[in-house]
Amino acid sequence: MDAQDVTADLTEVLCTKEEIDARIKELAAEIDRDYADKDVLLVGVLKGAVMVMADLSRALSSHVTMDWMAVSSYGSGTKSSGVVRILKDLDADLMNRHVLIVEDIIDSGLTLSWLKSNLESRGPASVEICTLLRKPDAVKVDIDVKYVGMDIPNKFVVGYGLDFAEKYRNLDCVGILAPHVYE
Ligand SMILES: O=P(O)(O)OC[C@H]1O[C@H](OP(=O)(O)OP(=O)(O)O)[C@H](O)[C@@H]1O
Ligand code: HPA
Ligand SMILES: [Mg+2]
Repeated sequence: MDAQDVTADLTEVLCTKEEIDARIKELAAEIDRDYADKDVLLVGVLKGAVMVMADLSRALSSHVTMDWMAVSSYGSGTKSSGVVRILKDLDADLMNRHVLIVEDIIDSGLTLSWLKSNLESRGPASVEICTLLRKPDAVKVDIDVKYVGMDIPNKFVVGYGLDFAEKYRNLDCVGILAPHVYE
């Protein structure tokens, strides 16, 4: 089966490949402008942020370094457990660095709220967040996010890095997962 045929499991495509590409280019232009005189360390949050990191980093014109952290709060379900676990820590020392966390989605906000304070405790010069997607109606914590690609409805979505039980990450669009797939 062709990988992209799994769009049959979506009730709606929220962001097409073209829309994602265009928005990522706009975010990259903003980031280039804001960090024009600074060295930025992009911190990608595995595994969901892999696609955003790959496309955003290549859309930037400034030199950046990249590091990765793996945290998990969802396991194999569609609801955050609220408990964030570090599965893989950063290799980089954050002391005096300008850190930009790159994420695929802010849903409850629990992952990023926890991660931002965790990274802030390591002595960086600054910590900001860039997320492709945000669900304003699902956010449970107050969290300051500098770069947001798109606000989306409070529905479980997949594609472009986002999974359900590790599937659908390789879709080139973001869509709402049909409830029959997980109910
Ligand atoms: O705002 P929240 O409710 O905390 O949800 C957002 C987080 O959940 C997902 O990761 P997950 O823990 O499923 O791991 P994954 O990136 O490997 O899919 C997603 O990639 C974000 O990191
Ligand atoms: O809507 C979502 N889809 C996939 N993974 C997620 N992690 C948090 N929210 C979501
Ligand atoms: Mg996930």
